[in-house]
Parts: sequence; C-alpha cells; structure tokens
Amino acid sequence: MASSATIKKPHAVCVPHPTQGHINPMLKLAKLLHFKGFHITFVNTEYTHKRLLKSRGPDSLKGLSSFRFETIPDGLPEPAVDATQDIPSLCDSTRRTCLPHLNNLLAKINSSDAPPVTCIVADGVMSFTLDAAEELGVPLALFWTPSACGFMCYVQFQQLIQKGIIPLKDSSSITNGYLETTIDWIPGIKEIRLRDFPSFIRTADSEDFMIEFLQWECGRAREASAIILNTFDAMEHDVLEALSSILPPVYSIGPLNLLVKDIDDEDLNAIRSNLWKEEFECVEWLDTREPNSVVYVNFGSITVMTSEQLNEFAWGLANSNKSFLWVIRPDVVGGENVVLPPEFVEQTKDRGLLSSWCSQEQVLAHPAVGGFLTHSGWNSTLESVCGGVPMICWPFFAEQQTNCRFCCREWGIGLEIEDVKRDKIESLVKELMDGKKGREMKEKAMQWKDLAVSATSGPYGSSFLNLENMIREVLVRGNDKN
Ligand SMILES: O=c1ccn([C@@H]2O[C@H](COP(=O)(O)OP(=O)(O)O[C@H]3O[C@H](CO)[C@@H](O)[C@H](O)[C@H]3O)[C@@H](O)[C@H]2O)c(=O)[nH]1
Repeated sequence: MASSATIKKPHAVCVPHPTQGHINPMLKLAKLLHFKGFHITFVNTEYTHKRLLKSRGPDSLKGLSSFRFETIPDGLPEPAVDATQDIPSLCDSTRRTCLPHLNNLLAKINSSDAPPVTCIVADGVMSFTLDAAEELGVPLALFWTPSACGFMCYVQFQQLIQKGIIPLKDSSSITNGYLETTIDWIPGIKEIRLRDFPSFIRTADSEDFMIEFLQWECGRAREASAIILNTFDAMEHDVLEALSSILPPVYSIGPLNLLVKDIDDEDLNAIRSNLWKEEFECVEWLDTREPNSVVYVNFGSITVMTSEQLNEFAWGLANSNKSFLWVIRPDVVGGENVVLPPEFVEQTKDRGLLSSWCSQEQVLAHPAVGGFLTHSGWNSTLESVCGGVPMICWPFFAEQQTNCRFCCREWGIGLEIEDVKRDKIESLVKELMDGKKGREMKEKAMQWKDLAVSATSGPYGSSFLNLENMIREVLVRGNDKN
C-alpha cells in the first residue's frame, strides 16, 4: 500500500496508442507531468515494450521510482518482423480487448506502494479508457495526437455521411474529379477539398472499418474531462476555437518537443521511445555539411511505397544534385527488401547518406538541413516547424492529406508532390533548396518557428499556460475535492 508521504502526490496513468507517432508525444507529455510533480505510470503494449527493449537496450525501461512502465496485451498475434502493426487490426483489437487488462492493471497499481491513481491521460483513439476512469472515479483527458485541422476533419465524418458525400459512389470517384469538390461548411476551416480530408474517406464501402472506428472515437471524445492537442494557438486558432465550441475543454499544449526543453532532469531526459535502433552517424555527417545545404528525407513509421516509387525518389534526388540524408526504414517497401539501384548509390556517395532510423528531432534542428521531404505526419510537421525547415509533402494516409493542405495553402511552408515521378521530384527539390518559392517558404518557416517558441515560453506563452491550466483545472481537480 502507498505510504502517507506518497499518498498526496497526483498519479497519472498514461496510455498511448501503440504506434510510434502516438507514443512519442505521449511520452513527452508524461515527462512534463512528472517534472511538475506527478507520479507516472506509462502503459505500453507488450509488443511495444519488447520493441523498445530491442531498440534501446535491456535497461531502457527500468524507469524511475516515480516514473514506471507497465504493459497490457494488444490482443493481436505477435508480428514476425519489426514493423508497425496493421492499423485497422490494431484499432479493432485495442478497442475490443484492452479494457479488462487495463482495469486489472489499475487495481494492481492501487494496491501497490505507488500513490493511488488520480487521473488518466489516454490517446484519443483509446477511448475505452473512459470506462476505466469512470469505474475508478478519476478524470480522464484524451490526447488526440494529430493536428487540430486533421482532428476536426475526423469529427466531421458523421456530417459527411449524413450529407451523402461519403462513402464514395464507387472507386471511380477517386480518379474522376469528385475529390476536387470543395467543402465550405467545416467549422474553423474556410474551404477544403475532399481530397484533403483524411485518406480514410476514399472508400465506397458503407461499412468501412476506419470510418466507423473514427466516428465512434470522435463521439466518445465528448465524454472526456478534456481534450489535449499537440499544436499551438497561433498556428491553428480558428480550428481550435471551433473545436472548443463542440467538445469538452480543449487545451492546445504544443509543440511538446519545445516544452520538454525546460526539463532539466537527466534521468528523465534519458527515457526515450524510438522503436527502431537509432543511427548516430546521421548527426555527425550533418556536422560536416554547409548550413541549409541538405535535403532530409524521411516518411515516418507507417508509410509504405512500391519499389518503383522508391526508385523515382532515388533518381529525383540524384538528379537534383543536392546533398541529402535519406532515412529508409527497413520495412518501407511493403513486403519486400529495400533495393536501391547501384548506379544511384555510386553516383551520390559523396553527397548522400542513407540510414535506417535517426534522431529526427536532432536532425531537423541541425543547421545543415535546408528542406524536408516528408509524408506530413503531424509530429514530423511540428518538428520541421520547430527547426524552421520548409517541406515537400508526400502525404501517405490518415490526416497527412489535411496536414499537407495546411502546410501548402495556409501556412506557406510546403510544396506538394502529386505524382511520384523523378522529374517532378528533381524540380521540387531544386525549387525548395534554391528557388524563389523555396526562399519565401524558408522565411515563413522561420516565422512559425518563432511563434512556436513564443507559445511554449513561460510565463505567458499560450501552450505553456494551457498546460498549467489543464493540470490545475482537469488533472488535479479531482484530488483537491478529496
Ligand atoms: O528516422 C526516424 C523517423 C521518425 N522518427 C520519429 O517518429 C515520429 C513519427 O511521427 P509522425 O511524423 O507523426 O509520423 P507517423 O509515424 O506516420 O504518425 C502517425 O501518427 C501521427 C500523430 O497522430 C499522425 O499525424 C500520422 O498521420 C500517423 O501516421 C516523429 O516523432 C519522428 O521524430 C524518428 O525519430 N526517426
């Protein structure tokens, strides 16, 4: 049982969705809460736990006496290779199977030497946690890890169905111009084409799993004590305001990667969440390059492409004559080994570095990096903003299409690749690194970086204050009543 000394300490149980782009921001939030006096239990799935031990070493999850790691099963058979699990299967399985395991874990924690659990912070797409929080009688904040604009589009799926806009009539709607239809009634978003909605709308199946799943999760968001978003007011003001009018209190507390810089606790900072083994030579190599000279290429933890697309990217980069750091995940070509043309490797060996996984935040903060060819995952987008780095966007799936639209049309920091052809990639890379548009985008990116820094700086930055308020008004509110 907990001793009386620890009993007053607030205890947050953090439950991320078990994928890289969700674990990373949740870990940052958990560290910030710990830094502000919380006891933390961080709940990974058994598979994530194993992958972390493999990529970061056997001691990497020992945690601290007041920052502990626990696991629950995800309900899926263990994958044969180290790769992100199939997203629909994972969403289905966590929703159906995780609740009893979480309930058992919470009961175990509450009869241990740890302080009693006083709140839960769970991923937005892990809303089964609401039932666990209700049973314990503690507040629960749902952390939606995509952009606010992407989240708003998910929230509107139900309206799109009611208005007969989705599901698509048939698969020809994907190519016959239908996706160019402009929608002008989404709260907080002036105009957006259907093609800029999260990719899940591109289905003619009226029983499509991801559409049903996201409607369910967005519906349950209304039951949370609060919604947390990793974004900042200056960047997504209108959408944030619109979300606030339809959901429980919304707190924008990003970019979290800037807020965590205030943490001066070495042991806490040493806790990391890379599921692939990081290659340190990337940063050493960047140290040898000129400022703003390198194109950084990375498509995140889920994107898969064909070997033809890989080839086109390779020759587009080679023909641009620019230096590049290209991170190629071992599983990036669906079901096949990654094979690059030997002539490409030979031709670019003096100006290109190939790697399998890097410390992306460090890379995007490096002065040598002048541009980022990205899949527009929200973490990648924010990390690029924080580095003042403009982007070429090749959205793959989920709300990456929406992030791409905002980068290219609203924020002035992105150029979109519509077709993966070497000539197109070559000309976009040249434009990004040397062209007039590229220079304008760089300036804009630096302005957004400054705004991101202001938002996360104390004592008056919007995200800095929102985090303080969220803790006071939501996470410890229940404790005060006791
Ligand atoms: O070599 C690498 C590659 C990636 N990362 C990190 O991995 C994360 C990747 O996240 P993100 O850029 O958001 O991409 P995904 O992994 O694809 O993220 C998923 O989760 C995001 C947050 O919900 C969504 O925006 C995306 O659409 C969804 O695919 C980032 O923090 C990167 O810094 C590294 O550290 N090293």
